[in-house]
Parts: sequence; C-alpha cells; structure tokens
Amino acid sequence: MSDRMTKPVLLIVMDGWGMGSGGPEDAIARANTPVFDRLWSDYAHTTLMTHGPYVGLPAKNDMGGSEVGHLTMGAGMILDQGPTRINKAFADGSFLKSKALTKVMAAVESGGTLHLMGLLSDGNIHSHLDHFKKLINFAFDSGVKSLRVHALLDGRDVGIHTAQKYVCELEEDFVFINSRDGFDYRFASGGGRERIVMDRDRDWSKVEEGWNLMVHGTGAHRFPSMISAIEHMRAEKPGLIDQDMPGFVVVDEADRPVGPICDGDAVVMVNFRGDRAIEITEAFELDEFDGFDRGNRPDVVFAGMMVYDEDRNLPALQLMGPTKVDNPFGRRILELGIKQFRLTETQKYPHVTFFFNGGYRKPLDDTMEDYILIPSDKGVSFSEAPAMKANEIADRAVELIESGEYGFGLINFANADMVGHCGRMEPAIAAIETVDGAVGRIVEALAKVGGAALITADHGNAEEMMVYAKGGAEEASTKHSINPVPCILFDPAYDGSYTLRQPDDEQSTQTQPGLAHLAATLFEAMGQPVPDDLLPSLIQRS
Ligand SMILES: O=C(O)[C@H](O)COP(=O)(O)O
Ligand SMILES: [Mn+2]
Ligand SMILES: [Mn+2]
Repeated sequence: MSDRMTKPVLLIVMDGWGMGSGGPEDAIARANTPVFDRLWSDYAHTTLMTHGPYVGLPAKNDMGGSEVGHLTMGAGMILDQGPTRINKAFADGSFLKSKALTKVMAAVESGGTLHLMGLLSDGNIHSHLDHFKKLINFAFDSGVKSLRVHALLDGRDVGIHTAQKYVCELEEDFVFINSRDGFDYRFASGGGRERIVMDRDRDWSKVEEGWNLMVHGTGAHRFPSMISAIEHMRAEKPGLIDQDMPGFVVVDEADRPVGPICDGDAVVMVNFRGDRAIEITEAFELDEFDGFDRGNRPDVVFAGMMVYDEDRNLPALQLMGPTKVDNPFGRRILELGIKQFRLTETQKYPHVTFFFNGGYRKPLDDTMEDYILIPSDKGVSFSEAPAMKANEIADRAVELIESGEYGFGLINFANADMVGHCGRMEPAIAAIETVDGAVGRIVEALAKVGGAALITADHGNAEEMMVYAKGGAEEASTKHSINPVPCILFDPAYDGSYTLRQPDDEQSTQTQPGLAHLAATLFEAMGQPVPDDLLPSLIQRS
C-alpha cells in the first residue's frame, strides 16, 4: 500500500434499489442481504426521495430515473429537468418559436415529409406522449401536409402491455387531421425499444434494424397498421412485453412502406434523454460512421428534442438547450485537487459520466479523473445473467481503494435496475444478492484504509416487481417506482455521534432528504467545507 495513502469517500449507487412494502412483490425484501442488513443496523442511515419535485420533474408522482437521479446527485441541488423545461417552454410558447423548430418546419415547407421518431409513452423518462401530440398539432397548424410517426414501443417505463393505448391516442388525432383536405398523417414503423434503435451499449445491430425499418422501409415483419402489428405479435407470443416486440414496417396494399425517410424530409427524435438516442443520431448525422452499412443515407434535416452528446454537440440541431449544471460535484472536487474515479459497467456508462457531470462525458483532467467502464454482457437478457458485472466492479473497486490514490469514487451497480426491468422475480432476487455481496467486499476494503461510503440508489425498481390492479389481479412491473431509497453512511470510525436527517411530513421539497442532499453530505464526509450554494448535508451531529 502507498505510504501517501488517501482515505477515499465513495458514493455507491445501487441502481434501482428502493424501500418497498416487504410484500410478495418486493424482490429486495425477499432477497438474502446480510451485508445491507448489517450496514443498516450499524451505521447512520435514512431514506431519500428520488421522484417528482424532489428531483425537478414536472408532476408530483413522476418516477425518478437514472438521468435525473445522477444529475441531481452531481448538482447537489434541485434543478428543472429536461421534461420540466420542455413543458414550460411549450406553455410559454417559446418552444414552438425556437429557431431549431423553425428550421425543421422550413425544411418540409415545399412538400417533404416530417418524421417523428421516439418512444411512444408517457413514462417521462426518455420521452412524453404529450410532446408527440404537441409537435403533431403544430405541424398541422403550420400546414405540413405529410407526417409519419416511427414508434418505439415502451413497456419499460410504463405498464408492460400499454402500446395500444398510446397508438390509439395518436390515431385519433390522425383521423381528425386526415379529414382535412390534403393532409396525410400516419404511423410508418414500430418495434419494441429493447429490440430496435434505443440501444446504449454500441450494439449496432439493434440500431441497424431500426434504421432499415424507418429509413428504407425494409424488414421481414410488414403490417397494414400499427394496431394489426401489435395484435399479431401478441397473438403469436402471448405475454410478450411491449419493449421486446419485434420491429415492423407499415405497408400499403401493394406491400410498399408507407413512410420511408427520403431526401428532402425532416426528422425529429422526440426523446429528450440522450443515452438511448445518441446512436441513431450518429447514424443520421455523422459523415464518418462505421456502426453499420447505412445504404443510401437520406439527405434530411435532423433535430433532437435536446442535446444528446454535449462534447460533440450532437445533434447539431436541438429543439431545447441542455440542462445546465454550473458546478457539478466532479468539477468542484477536481478544483480542490482531489483525485477521483468513476466505475461501472457500460450499460450505466452515461450515469457515472455525463449524467453525474450534468453534461460533459470525458474527464476534464485525465491525470485527476479515471473513468473505468467494464463491458456489459451483450446479446443476453440480463435476467439470464443477473450477476452482470457486479463482481468485476467490486474487484476493481478494491484495487482502486487499495491504491491509495483516490479521494472520491462513484460506483454504480446496475443489477437491481436492469434485472428489475425484465419483470421476473427470481432473477431479480439473484441480482440483489450479487450486489449485496459486492458492496460487502467494497466496505471491507474501505474499512482497512479508513475510507467511508454513502450507499444509496438513484430510484426504486426491484422492490416492486409486480403491480396489483383493482380486484387483486397482478401483473409484472418492469418500471421504476416512486418509493424512497436507502441511504447509509458507512464509516468504520462511527461512534454514534451523528445521525442522518430523517424524512417527515413537515419538511419542504428542498429539505426533505433527497438525492440533492448527497453532494453536501459527501463534502462533509470528506472533511471538506460544504459549498454554501448546495442543499445542506444530511449529517446531524449531537
Ligand atoms: O433506459 C432504461 O433502461 C429505462 O428507461 C430507465 O432506466 P434508467 O433510468 O435506470 O437507466
Ligand atoms: Mn437508474
Ligand atoms: Mn432503470
């Protein structure tokens, strides 16, 4: 061990690990978690809010997600998130007047088709149905004659079998619009978000399949309408979750695609969140591109709802500017001369990098920041390999702690979330038990060097693996929850002289313990002065 040993303080995010009811749907309560149980009983702990106004989301019961959660943890304050800012800009009219949207509309003025592509649901994690509707109505009001929707079906941020509901809502608008002379609005292609387009781990085959369906109108599954496609897929594979639905093209009586993307068209990616929107954006925007063979790349005006990659300014045309975090935690401690690492597997790479950094994805200073990303398994369902890369992450974390070089490290364990999104109880339990063991090895290494850790989560998921309809019918739940998450301050020198602030109904959104209080808590745990623009630390000394 180095003799200039630094005692690291870690932020360990057990992604998707919420505090549930303890009932049969609660995979976390059902799992055997001796490490978590011991930490909870021996160290100062509390629970944190991760949803709605506590993380800057528009509605009271909006679920938290990784983007808003990590951004809030890194910001140390509650900032308006993308959907909140977009809603406000729609409400005050500035969104529809933006230069970027004006350019999109101008591109199709002389007869091109406007294509809207994105996740068709009201999950509000990656996108919102209202944004589709508002853009459709605006196109209609602006006299755009031809519009096509390329719909990514959700079933991951919303109920598992809800695709039809969202499709029907837009179909209703189309019926009205198409009753006017010369207007032709419809769906052109679709498919489950886990099958096409919304990859975030450079699995280009998924993006390629989506590209071929949307751009070239080619693909084995061809249907006369969205609804017939969804009904057919469901009948063929009962129980199929929307996110896993194979991709398809909508075709006319002569089997011609009704809406391939052609030269002179405009394309809007309606998703506001970047991690799963960036790969398809690269396919549209980059001249030098080796993800897959694009065939004839159409010459289109392409716009994104927001920026998806700030470092490369992609896409070039953004309907809404980025959410700005002026002074994220990573930059603040860099300025204090504290060396830091970020560690996770690639499925969660945006989380520990550009989400936590509130924008930038590469280290600001390579000598002071190490971003370590272990490749996630590819081509398997995480429910078949629920250990994911948790053990490899723990191995690496122990090395980093023992190196004595780092004063801070952020670790994300993907398991409870990624396996939780599959909606199956047994694998979720296995996922949680793996994370528990991995955290155990990390705290053991920390104890040896006198380091500390805040152990928490960005939002719930695996503690709610089923939802119950009225009358008791149960259905698998693949989405996040709005339950609070645990927060433990592991501190081997803990002598009971402090506690962490507890939630109670009397506190305001700003003071109720939440993700926004972690940055100040970390500063305090590191023995550093807490910057006074941050929301206060959770540590209460007696
Ligand atoms: O992208 C996903 O997998 C889900 O929509 C949200 O999960 P995350 O916010 O935990 O990444
Ligand atoms: Mn998450
Ligand atoms: Mn998730």
